[in-house]
Amino acid sequence: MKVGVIGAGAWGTALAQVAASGGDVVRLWAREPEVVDAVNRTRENPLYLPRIPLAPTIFATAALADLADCDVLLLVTPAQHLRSVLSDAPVADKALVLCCKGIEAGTGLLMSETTQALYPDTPVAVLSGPTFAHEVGRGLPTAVTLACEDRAVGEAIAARMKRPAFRPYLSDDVIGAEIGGAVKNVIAIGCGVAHGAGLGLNARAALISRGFAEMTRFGLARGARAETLGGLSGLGDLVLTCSSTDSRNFSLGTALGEGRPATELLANRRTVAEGAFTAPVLRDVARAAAIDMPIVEAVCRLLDGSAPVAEVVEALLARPIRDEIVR
Ligand SMILES: NC(=O)c1ccc[n+]([C@@H]2O[C@H](COP(=O)([O-])OP(=O)(O)OC[C@H]3O[C@@H](n4cnc5c(N)ncnc54)[C@H](O)[C@@H]3O)[C@@H](O)[C@H]2O)c1
Ligand SMILES: O=P(O)(O)OC[C@H](O)CO
Repeated sequence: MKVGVIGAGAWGTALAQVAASGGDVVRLWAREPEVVDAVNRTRENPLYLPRIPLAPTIFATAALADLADCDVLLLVTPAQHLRSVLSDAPVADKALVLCCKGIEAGTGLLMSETTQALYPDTPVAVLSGPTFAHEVGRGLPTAVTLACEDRAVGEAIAARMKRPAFRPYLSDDVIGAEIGGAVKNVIAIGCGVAHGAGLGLNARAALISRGFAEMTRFGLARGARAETLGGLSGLGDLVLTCSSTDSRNFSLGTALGEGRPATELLANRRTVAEGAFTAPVLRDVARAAAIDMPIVEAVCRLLDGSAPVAEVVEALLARPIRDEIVR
């Protein structure tokens, strides 16, 4: 029994380490030959997860076909590349665990929907939650949501992934788990902006709370359950990502808030800040469904450079007074 991990960025590498720490042999697909070489030769991924010693049972490869003998595949590419990588992956007879957080540009599909469009008969689970890769890689205590519509498949994957310091909680709300992970990245950019612009901690707390209201509104409209959005993959991840410069999304927002242009910040990035890609597609899907998401709209204006920080903040504060709870 082998676990296949597709994507050897920070999170794929950390999850490979989790799987290997339980005794599984792991095949780790990396896009970059230098990552394959470094993992196999030095037992480290210096490009994406430096200074974390990797288990000897993690074998990196540049060939997706080498994952054909795995019984579980963890998909850990950036969301916008999931479709192309998955199209080439040896998926037959395997359970798929989606670990990326985002909404597909062009289609507006969640990752499970993209996957089911490609492989309608394959069981799909979502693993999501407050999980900085460098902490998981170091074995620090972490809890996640493991969502799967098929209870037996979900239980089998959770049993396979659980470790003394890595604790999955089961759910059957796949869409809810995905929406939390996608929306929180956009709100984290907004919180970073508040940090970078020196707007204070009151503003950050307001953005987290009102951002959660937007996540809930969007999620409920798409059929997610409120308790999922209030769980690890929603509120839990929102709080983590909105509170730390360890977050790439929060850091991107911080630089925006300091006045640096998005084009400069996003050009030639090696690591992914998913919120920058999710924001415009989330805005468009929300608009089409008449779901009010003013913070998401504001983040989009900062990312596309159509308004400076001061104008966006003023517009948010000048919105008409309304009830706090509006479904
Ligand atoms: N890093 C974390 O702490 C963390 C935690 C939970 C979830 N995630 C999610 O996991 C996903 C992967 O993020 P990460 O942090 O591992 O990435 P990363 O930022 O560490 O690395 C970027 C990754 O993108 C890959 N990539 C770049 N261009 C590509 C292409 N054309 N096709 C396929 N892959 C390409 C690179 O090979 C690399 O694996 C994201 O959706 C992210 O939100 C990350
Ligand atoms: O660094 P970020 O902002 O991509 O966040 C990483 C994880 O999603 C936190 O759970």
